Amino acid sequence: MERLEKLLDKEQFEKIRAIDNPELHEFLADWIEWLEPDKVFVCTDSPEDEAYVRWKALYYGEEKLLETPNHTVHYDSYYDQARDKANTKLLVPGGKEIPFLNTKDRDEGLREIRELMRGIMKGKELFVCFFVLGPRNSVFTIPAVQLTDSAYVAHSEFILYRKGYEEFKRLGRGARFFRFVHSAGELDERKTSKNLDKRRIYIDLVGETVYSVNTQYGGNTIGLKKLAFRLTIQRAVREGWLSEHMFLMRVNGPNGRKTYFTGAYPSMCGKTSTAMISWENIVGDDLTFIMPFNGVARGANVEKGVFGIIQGVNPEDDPIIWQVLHSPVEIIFSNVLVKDGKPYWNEMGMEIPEEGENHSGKWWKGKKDKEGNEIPPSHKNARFTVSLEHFPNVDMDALEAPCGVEIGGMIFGGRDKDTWPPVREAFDWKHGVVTMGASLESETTAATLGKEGVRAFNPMAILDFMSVPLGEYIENYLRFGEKLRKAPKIFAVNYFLRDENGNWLNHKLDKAVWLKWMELRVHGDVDAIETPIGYIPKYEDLARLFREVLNKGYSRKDYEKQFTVRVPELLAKIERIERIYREQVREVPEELFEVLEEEKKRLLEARTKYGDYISPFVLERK
Ligand SMILES: Nc1nc2c(ncn2[C@@H]2O[C@H](COP(=O)(O)OP(=O)(O)OP(=O)(O)O)[C@@H](O)[C@H]2O)c(=O)[nH]1
Ligand SMILES: O=C([O-])CC(=O)C(=O)O
Ligand SMILES: [Mn+2]
Repeated sequence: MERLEKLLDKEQFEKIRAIDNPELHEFLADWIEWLEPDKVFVCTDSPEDEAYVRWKALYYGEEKLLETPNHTVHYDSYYDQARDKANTKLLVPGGKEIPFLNTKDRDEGLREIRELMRGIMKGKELFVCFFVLGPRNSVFTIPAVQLTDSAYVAHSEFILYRKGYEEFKRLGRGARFFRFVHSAGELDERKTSKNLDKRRIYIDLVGETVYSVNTQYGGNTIGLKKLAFRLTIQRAVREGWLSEHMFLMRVNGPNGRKTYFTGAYPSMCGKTSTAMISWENIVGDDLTFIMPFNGVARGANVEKGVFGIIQGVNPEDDPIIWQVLHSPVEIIFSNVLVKDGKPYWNEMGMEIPEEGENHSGKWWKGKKDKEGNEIPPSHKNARFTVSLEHFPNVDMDALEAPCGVEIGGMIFGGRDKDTWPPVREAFDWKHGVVTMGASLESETTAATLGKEGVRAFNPMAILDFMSVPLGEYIENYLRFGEKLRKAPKIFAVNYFLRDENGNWLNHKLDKAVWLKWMELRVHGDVDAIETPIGYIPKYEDLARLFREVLNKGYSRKDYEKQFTVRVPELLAKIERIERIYREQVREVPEELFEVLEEEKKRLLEARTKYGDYISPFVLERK
């Protein structure tokens, strides 16, 4: 406290003194001394402190006002537009190599990051913020403290997370809290991070602390989002619950029935656009905690806001997001095109100006970057940041429920052009965990730096964030199901099937029909067709739902094309997955191989009887 008293002015010091936690005090004193900010501001839960951060984001030029009240725009450096996987490392003692995880020796990593951060906040203001993951005052709650010299990062966190200063006061010495230390580093004239060659995101799993430096992009910097996620996965596996890259939503069944679903799809693969379907209700769009209570799986949103992809948001497909983005509620637009104070983005379904300002600076149509690529109006990974409370379709009770909501179904999906059908149901928990979750593959997207469109192994859509050996993670999943009296049904979806010419086989809104079908299946209200890879919908049920939900026809031909069981592709996939688990992952539960083997056998038998490509109508008659 003596050190802190010297480092802080009286008002800020009093705010810290009100929290009785010596561990926190020491952490703050150490880092404030080390970072050497000119000024420190401590945020309590008061609206004034939040407003101060908002104002500072404008004052320091990290955000600019747009025409609509409460709207601002923020830019990240042209080369800092997505998550940097290569420079995101897990610090583990001895630098133990773990397959599929990017690890580094803990001592070495801590030394490197401390060196990079020494005195890095000279001339800058440091914001000390307190938040919680999960609903406040609940079994899910995890407190966290964020240190950052970016008012944009702090501002984003006020929109995305529940405030935690009072929670820290309440918990006092009992708080088991996460720590995040971030610096955007030196900024250029556009107020974007300059030293990208020294961009580092280091996750200290032992100290439950994450360091992030020389970057501003949200996925690299917002402590409570993907940085905390690595820490919560570790806690969940140790304690026997699930921390997942999943949306959480309510699907409305017949006669007012409410059924909650989670969905795990990799980044940029449809979580937000699914959870936002206007006649259903959103609880969360990215991160979900799931705990077993009395034999029932219950889920809660880790966050309270959306850091969503803006490309493709248009009034027809996403009427609610569109409406919110055009209302005067607090929103940060990032990496979009701005002209005369108005934001524009790719594929917004209307004409876009031919010049303005965007993530590349002054922009005009046809402008090329240093590599000779034409720069689109907005970046593919441009995003909007907004609180869920502003969405007319939010399920507020579920969002704040201290014990979460009962989960009826869990969905897995990814970008797969030729293998999985649009929707199917697992035979049971184990079958779903292994053949749908643990077998997930998806094409890479612009949410991470690097090449797009490459099919990649991505179990549970979580591989980028994995922080424990994969075998342990899957083992925890399998055991989780055994703790439940009534396990959620597991489903797999594929929104991204293409025909021979590369055209999509489904419209963006077809997913609304798959959801209604899954809701009925959770309650046993419709029959299904048994196939070697699980249950698929009957044509008549889908045709009725297409009419009811979308007021659209659905032809037998389309159904047959979409739901044909593609045996060669499915077998090739099992081969790939089995090889990965046998040759690359260590200590895989034996059940995984058994379940894959059984699936392979069913496919081979079916092929003998019906051939390579099996029509759902054939399977229905059998
Ligand atoms: N073809 C096709 N594209 C879709 C569909 N649903 C979503 N997309 C596209 O997927 C992209 C983004 O999906 P989101 O829902 O924002 O992604 P997310 O899973 O929430 O991703 P993160 O926020 O990165 O974790 C957008 O470019 C959408 O246009 C679909 O049904 N069909
Ligand atoms: O974390 C981010 O940068 C945004 C996101 O949801 C993801 O990439 O999955
Ligand atoms: Mn995500």
